[in-house]
Amino acid sequence: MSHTRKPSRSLNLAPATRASGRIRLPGSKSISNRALLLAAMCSGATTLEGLLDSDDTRVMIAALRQLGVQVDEAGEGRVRVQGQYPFPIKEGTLFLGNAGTAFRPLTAALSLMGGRYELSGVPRMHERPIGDLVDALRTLGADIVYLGREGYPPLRIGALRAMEENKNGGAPSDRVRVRGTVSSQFLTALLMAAPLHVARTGRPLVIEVEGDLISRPYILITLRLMARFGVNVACDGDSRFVVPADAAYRAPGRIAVEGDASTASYFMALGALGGGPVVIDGVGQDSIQGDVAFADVVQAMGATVVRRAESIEVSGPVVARGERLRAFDRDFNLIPDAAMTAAAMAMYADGPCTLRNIGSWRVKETDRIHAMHTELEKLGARVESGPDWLRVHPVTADQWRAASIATYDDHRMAMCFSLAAFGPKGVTIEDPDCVGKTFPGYFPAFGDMLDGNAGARAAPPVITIDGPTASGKGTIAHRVAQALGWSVLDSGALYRLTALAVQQNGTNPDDEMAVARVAQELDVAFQGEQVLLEGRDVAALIRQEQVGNLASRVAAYGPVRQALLERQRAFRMAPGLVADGRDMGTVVFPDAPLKIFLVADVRARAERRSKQLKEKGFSANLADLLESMRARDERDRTRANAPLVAAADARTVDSSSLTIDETVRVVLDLWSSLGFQPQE
Ligand SMILES: O=C(O)C1=C[C@@H](OP(=O)(O)O)[C@@H](O)[C@H](O)C1
Ligand SMILES: C=C(OP(=O)(O)O)C(=O)O
Repeated sequence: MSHTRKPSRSLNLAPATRASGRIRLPGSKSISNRALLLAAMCSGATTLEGLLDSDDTRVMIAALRQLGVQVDEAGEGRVRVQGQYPFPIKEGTLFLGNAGTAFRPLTAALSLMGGRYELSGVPRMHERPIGDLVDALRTLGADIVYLGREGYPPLRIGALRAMEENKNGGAPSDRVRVRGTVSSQFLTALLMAAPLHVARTGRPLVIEVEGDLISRPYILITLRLMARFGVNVACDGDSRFVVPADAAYRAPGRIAVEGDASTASYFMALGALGGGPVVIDGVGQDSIQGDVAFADVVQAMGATVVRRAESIEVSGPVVARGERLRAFDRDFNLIPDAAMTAAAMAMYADGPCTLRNIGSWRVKETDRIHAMHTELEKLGARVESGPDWLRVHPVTADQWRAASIATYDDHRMAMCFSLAAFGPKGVTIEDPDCVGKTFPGYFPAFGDMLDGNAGARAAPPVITIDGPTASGKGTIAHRVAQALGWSVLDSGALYRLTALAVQQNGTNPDDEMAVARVAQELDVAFQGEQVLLEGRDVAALIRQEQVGNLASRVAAYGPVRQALLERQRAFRMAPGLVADGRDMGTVVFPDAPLKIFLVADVRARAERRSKQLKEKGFSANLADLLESMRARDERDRTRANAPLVAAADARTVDSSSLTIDETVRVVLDLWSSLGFQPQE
């Protein structure tokens, strides 16, 4: 393992619309590292199943091996630890990366076991406080020296002082106080190492917590696991713990590690933002991890959550279509890790979201309040923050900015900001490999969930242009397609062709099923400017006003729309398609990365149509056109089946006072702002 990880590449995530699927979570980091250390400190062998394989567990395993503990990996998360207390190797220099769950508990265990060690980590680990734990351990006779800044790693651990040398008058301390306000890991570390102390004293050890204990559910994980290894701690609320005089770890034989509940939060968010259902296997209502409570957060935000013993299923709105989550104002002290996921989800809420009591964020992998604040702003969010709180204002469709997100070597920053893919611009994640701290396979797993989007990325891109009659859709679509070298679908032509065929073969236009059959059997081909119906060019004929009016009538028939749906989708071909019509963005290509809703006022449109008809040699009366256009607008807007509406994620472009060139430019600029690479 290298001690300094060089920031890798960056990862571009295209805009995503829907997420669904199933994930088996990697093992819990908190449980894995506790179980490894407890298994190492007991007598006998323990088989751990479902152990997390990530940077944080790698540093723990490497350290234990360095200390002479036998750790055998059988693959697929199965690890056998041959417990050995005290550890056979009494000297060493251990590198513990940025793993709080390795650094703090190993500091306690090694300083109460006897031996001389140096413990260090990545530069950020040397900025994460450990003074409260060191103070507590010193009262128990530990010899710990700061090698750098007072109160922070790196540390030198010296030989444990003999009991009679103890500061408090010779007697070994039976009582220790530890501050709980900076990190619960200090208390966890003391609790796990306590049996080493009572083995020396032969008397119970009382641990008292000073100040309000933060991140309390992690203490529960510690106590539950200690109990599995045969040590039952009596507690008095969360301020006083008594480790019995006979406390000694015994190998439980086998421990199944649950999936990681903090990792589950990203997938809960996916279900809540991308429709779902997302089924998360590995944690459920039987979990011992506090972060499962994130299910309550997504539920309060409007998601539907199904809780099972060992799985959670989340469905929710589709935010890419403009649907919103409910805003929150919450205390996140109990779930500081999953809380970051809520901060990212806040971008899609219906009001400002406030996260309170998250002061511990300042001393984690990075200053997470600062990092979240800075990076959310890059995406266009308005953010406020204070010493222990953060407020995120939702990002409206027009505020979103394409951004490259710095991740500060913080796995959770990278995972949280992947959720920005549900915005209209996509997002770039810098140094995505930092997710290796807890979930090296995060991004492939994330990508697998994006059904619609994965499909959209694999399929050629589509720009949809919907809007009322004569808004210039056809012309703009052709010009945009030409500029991009793409093909074009004039979906209106299919309805006009249906109408023309109905007219020509005498089908009753009021008989929906008969008209649908005509649509289904339509023998059409588009060749350049030519539109061939049964081999005859009818391009001019289908532009006639009566054909248009009949087209509008038959287009309101559900069975007709259904008959033409797959025919329209078949036009999606590489390198791309510009599709114009009325329901291209809402029904036919809902996953299109760019949806335009092209409007113009009715007079401008009537004038354009009159000019168009005259150029083609047809007579045209402006007043009549205006009237029929108004009637048609009304019909289109109010019809029961596929009424003319803009997709929630469409961009409205008003062309009333724009030239054709200007309108084309607007569309092309919107396309290039999405940052898509040209397809092969
Ligand atoms: O004990 C644990 O496993 C953890 C405790 C929490 O830290 P704090 O107690 O420092 O908040 C949490 O953020 C961390 O990821 C894991
Ligand atoms: C705070 C975290 O890690 P650590 O275990 O290093 O404290 C975390 O995973 O979010």
